[in-house]
Amino acid sequence: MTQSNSVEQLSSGKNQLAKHAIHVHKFGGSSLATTQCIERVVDIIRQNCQLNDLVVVSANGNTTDDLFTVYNLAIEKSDGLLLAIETLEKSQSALIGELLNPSSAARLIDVLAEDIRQLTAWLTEQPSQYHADMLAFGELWSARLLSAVLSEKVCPSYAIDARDFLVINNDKDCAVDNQQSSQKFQQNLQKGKLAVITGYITKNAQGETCTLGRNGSDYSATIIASLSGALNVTLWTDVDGIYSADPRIVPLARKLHRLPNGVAKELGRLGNPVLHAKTLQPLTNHSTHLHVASSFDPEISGTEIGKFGQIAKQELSVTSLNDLLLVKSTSLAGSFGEQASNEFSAICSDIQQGFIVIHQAQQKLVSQWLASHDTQVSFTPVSIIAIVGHSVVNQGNIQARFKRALKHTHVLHVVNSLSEHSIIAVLQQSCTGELLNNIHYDMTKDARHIGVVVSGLGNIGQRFLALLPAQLNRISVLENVHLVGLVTSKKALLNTDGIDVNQAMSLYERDAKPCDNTLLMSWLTNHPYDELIVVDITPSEHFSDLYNEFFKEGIHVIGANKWAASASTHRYNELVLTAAENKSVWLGSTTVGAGLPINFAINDLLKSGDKITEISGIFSGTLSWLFETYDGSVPFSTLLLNALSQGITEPDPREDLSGRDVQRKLLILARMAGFELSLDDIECENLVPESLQALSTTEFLAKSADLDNYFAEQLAVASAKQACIRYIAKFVVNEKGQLSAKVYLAALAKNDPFASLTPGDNIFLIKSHWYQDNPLIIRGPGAGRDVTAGGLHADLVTICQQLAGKKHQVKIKGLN
Ligand SMILES: Nc1ncnc2c1ncn2[C@@H]1O[C@H](COP(=O)(O)OP(=O)(O)O)[C@@H](O)[C@H]1O
Ligand SMILES: N[C@@H](CC(=O)OP(=O)(O)O)C(=O)O
Repeated sequence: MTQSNSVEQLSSGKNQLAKHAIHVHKFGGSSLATTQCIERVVDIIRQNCQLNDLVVVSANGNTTDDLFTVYNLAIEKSDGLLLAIETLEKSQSALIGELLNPSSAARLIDVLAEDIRQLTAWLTEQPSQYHADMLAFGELWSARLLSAVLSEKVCPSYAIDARDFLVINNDKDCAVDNQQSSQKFQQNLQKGKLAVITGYITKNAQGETCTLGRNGSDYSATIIASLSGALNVTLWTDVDGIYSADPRIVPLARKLHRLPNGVAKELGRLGNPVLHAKTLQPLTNHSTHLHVASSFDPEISGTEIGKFGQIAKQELSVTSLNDLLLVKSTSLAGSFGEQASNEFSAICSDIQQGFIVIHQAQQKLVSQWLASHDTQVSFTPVSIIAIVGHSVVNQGNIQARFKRALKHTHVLHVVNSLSEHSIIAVLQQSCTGELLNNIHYDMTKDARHIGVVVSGLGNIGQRFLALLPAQLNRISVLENVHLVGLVTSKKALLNTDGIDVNQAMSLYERDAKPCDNTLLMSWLTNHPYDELIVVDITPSEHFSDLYNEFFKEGIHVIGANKWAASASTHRYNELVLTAAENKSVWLGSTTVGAGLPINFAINDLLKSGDKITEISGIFSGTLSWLFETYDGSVPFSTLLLNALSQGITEPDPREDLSGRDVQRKLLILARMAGFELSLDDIECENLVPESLQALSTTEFLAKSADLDNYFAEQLAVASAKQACIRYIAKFVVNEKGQLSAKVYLAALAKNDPFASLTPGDNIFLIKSHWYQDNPLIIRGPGAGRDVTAGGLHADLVTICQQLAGKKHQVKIKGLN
């Protein structure tokens, strides 16, 4: 892309966010570690930024660690100092050389050389005086390089040294002097250019360089968001979100799609590296959205931090910190302990027992502070492991589970945090990876949030919803199932925070908004659940067209809808393949026989190695009712109109009489039994004479007496042979494995199993190698709201059981 094109793109609004408010994008060191990483970042900016957005950067890769190393070598007056500085310079100039054209590269390398001279001078003369100044080079180099690359490849850009505007009024608390900073910030902005701002560094009121602490660039990003009134902050890192534990140590960590503000704050406070302890502070009075995403996989939706409802509040995390100190003294009991805890932002404290837990690096300061009050202070090296989640302190079951999980660990104290969002166990030994894994497993093994979207709110849909509250209460595998969507062909009620199952229909009536498939798909593709299930209770072919999209997104489908399962062979195979590739589960046991366990029977036979050779039966409740009832005493059409008035037939009874529905059901069963065929392979006897086929429904109903002679004749011929007439479906496989299938009106002996059903019932007869002479028969009601809704619930339980064993794939650069 040429520069002018890119600028045009950025300013003309072709990129995704061009029309939106200011967005702050913070790229962490891991996202800027190598040439390739930086190129990826440039792409993200090209795709997502507008010119008035703000980019905040950390030092490239481990540059800050390297600067710390260099500093320590200087303090130790080590011989390795100059070599270490040279290595640092080389890695920076390599990035410059690889990313920029020769003239810009030469310019930046000159500036770098000047910085290195300055750095060397500081480190060889008085390193401790310039500690923060020298650490600042990491961010400075990074911002300079990225803005130069952007200027060359995307749009005009410039680097801002945050020390030129960001003033903190207290070195220890890093509280921002908003008035000064905001004014200076505006003065530093240049119109028509994309600003790349250094994270991590600031200055104090005396004009001295200060840092915001390790991982402090996140805090810089939210300060800058607050100064600029940005509505969005994205923290781009190397992991696609915040996980329930450090995914490098806990492979089963779960992604937290939505993290309530208070919980995020607590996680940052307790050492989560993705969130600096103060990151959320500047956003308290703003409606800014904070989002964590992976620069290695920008398409994957990450973690959103904000205000959420009940579902997000149920998530638990486990976090740990080593290298802490338990400070104990009698004077730390009572209000003095409280004061100490505030002064040193203690990890936790107990003012009854008189202790606080602090970082080891704080020992000297704490000793000095306590010296005037105490003679008897003890410092014990400790670590912590904590359960973090919304208001966990108030949840007795979580407290109890945590204590049970810790029963083999030597715990000194268990403390509730003041925020109430964490329970902290203080340990004498270090917290090992094994302990973290074990506790995480015990605390989160049942956590899997499953969203359910119900599409189709007709008779059966409403019955399904009516049964839902009781099902959720009594079936343990449905514990974390949440109703999150109610969809009809015109409107939808979609709520990521969940829809109260006890008032589902009235909430739908009140709050549903117009919705088309595009809108629905965009909501469904960004859902925040571990799993999402769409329950399709529509008769709509149009809705079934979305199945492939659902499967591509890993969404599961329970379909009562017959369209997809009886689609063309090509389409059906495509759906099965897409579902398999994306680990989507597709169940449709109610497409045939409603709640009858015909699908279970077929699956069980196949699973156990049997081969099905024939399936036949009466698959239509309507046709079952009509022919079980029709004895010639009243004309067939009278019976048909009677059935129509009772709702036994479709509004246009020709849909039943055409045999198409039965043909589709036979196709579905044959596919379930492992055969590849299409609808056209099934011969279908249409019971509607051609002369009535093209009429409107009203015309057809008016002329329905034209059907009477045909059925009277068929019945008379059958009766003469002591037989009866039934509309049956049948496929048979011959010895060569060839399948023949048809649906038709048959004359059956009166003792045939199909001849004496309760009107409306279905019957399925299966022959297999094991059920050769005495076939397996399943019969019972094959339609109706209760049995169909029940069958859909059976599918829901089956899916949730299957999903219970599914493992998550942590997306982290370097791990996978
Ligand atoms: N609970 C957690 N969720 C996500 N990532 C975590 C968690 N705990 C630790 N990490 C690790 O934190 C790293 C990101 O932190 P950091 O190195 O500071 O990123 P950046 O350089 O982008 O600022 C990830 O690589 C991840 O492995
Ligand atoms: N470079 C600093 C500041 C920072 O925030 O880095 P990162 O975004 O890579 O965590 C550090 O390493 O602490």
